[in-house]
Amino acid sequence: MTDKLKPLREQIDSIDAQILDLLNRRAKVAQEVGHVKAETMAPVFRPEREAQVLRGVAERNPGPMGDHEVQTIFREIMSACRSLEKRVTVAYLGPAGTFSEQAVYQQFGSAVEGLPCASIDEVFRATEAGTADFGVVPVENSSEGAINRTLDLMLQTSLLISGEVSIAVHHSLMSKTGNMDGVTVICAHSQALAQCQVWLNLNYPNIERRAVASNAEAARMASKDASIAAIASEMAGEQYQLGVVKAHIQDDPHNRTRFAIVGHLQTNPSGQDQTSLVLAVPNKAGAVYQLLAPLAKHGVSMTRFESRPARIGTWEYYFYVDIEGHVHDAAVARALAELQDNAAFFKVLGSYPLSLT
Ligand SMILES: C=C(O[C@@H]1C=C(C(=O)O)C=C[C@H]1O)C(=O)O
Repeated sequence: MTDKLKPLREQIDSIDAQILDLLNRRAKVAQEVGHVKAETMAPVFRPEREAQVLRGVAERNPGPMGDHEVQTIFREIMSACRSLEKRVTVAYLGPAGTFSEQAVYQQFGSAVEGLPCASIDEVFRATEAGTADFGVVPVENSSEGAINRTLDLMLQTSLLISGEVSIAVHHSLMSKTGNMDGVTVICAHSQALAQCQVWLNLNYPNIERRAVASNAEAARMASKDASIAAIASEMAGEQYQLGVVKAHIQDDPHNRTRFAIVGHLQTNPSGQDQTSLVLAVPNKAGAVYQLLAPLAKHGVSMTRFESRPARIGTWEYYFYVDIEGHVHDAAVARALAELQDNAAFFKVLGSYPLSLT
């Protein structure tokens, strides 16, 4: 057995030496890129370029490694290379251990400075003020719908969306002891309580449910008090050394949350992009139909249409619309120019690469 392993391990050692050499050669080139960018004050993080690199490695991947695994490794390689240019700071809805933090790492890799914030408002403020280079905010959940606070803040902010990330959201019920003995209250963010309500009604109909600022905060509270159980990610549970009472209790097994990356950056086309808009129309018959007609005319596909009541009385609703393509694509530019003519309110939230998942 050891005789057979020895030459194979020698092969791995020799390949590792080559990988290490190649990684450092790549890192040196990235450092040079950093110097060129510094001279021209160009942005360090280029989401369209990173998206192209990740799509490229998956397309060229001969296996046996899976495309997702190859992309995960290259995401980390780029993160490490980028951090030699500058370590990017990213604000997110904290504390550490939230799905928002997971979204930060999924987009930027682990060589990033996370800045946990107490609210979605603070994520926008920190990014607008330049305390963080980017912010990561939840946009919608597959079972609960839009995150209204994010949509409202998108309307006012000067920031642009430069990317999106989708995360599988699995909730677990956890406590200090790993069982429910003596537990009198279950704490979680209101969204998580809503996403687990059928399971909770069936299994713990008589235990009080309490909404708190975040699931991670619930986990922190449970770690201090045996009468509190928390619903949170297992990542948050591990951080606060909680025992799992029951894993994956969310009502929808395919539960996902989509996050937007916001910042000051105007992202260039990557070849597979999406554009987010906010629109409003005068309150008259057929206005929404007329508003969207230019999209069909120029062959631009709409992938999302969401409405929010306007709270200023001038128009009835704001429409949050996602379309395929980048504002620099000719067809998109023509459609938007016409669309803007018919709109009572028109704002481009950003064009950015389609997320990988
Ligand atoms: C090296 C660059 O800077 C960053 C790092 C990248 C990489 O390691 O491949 C790609 C894009 C940028 O976010 C670049 O812009 O090419």
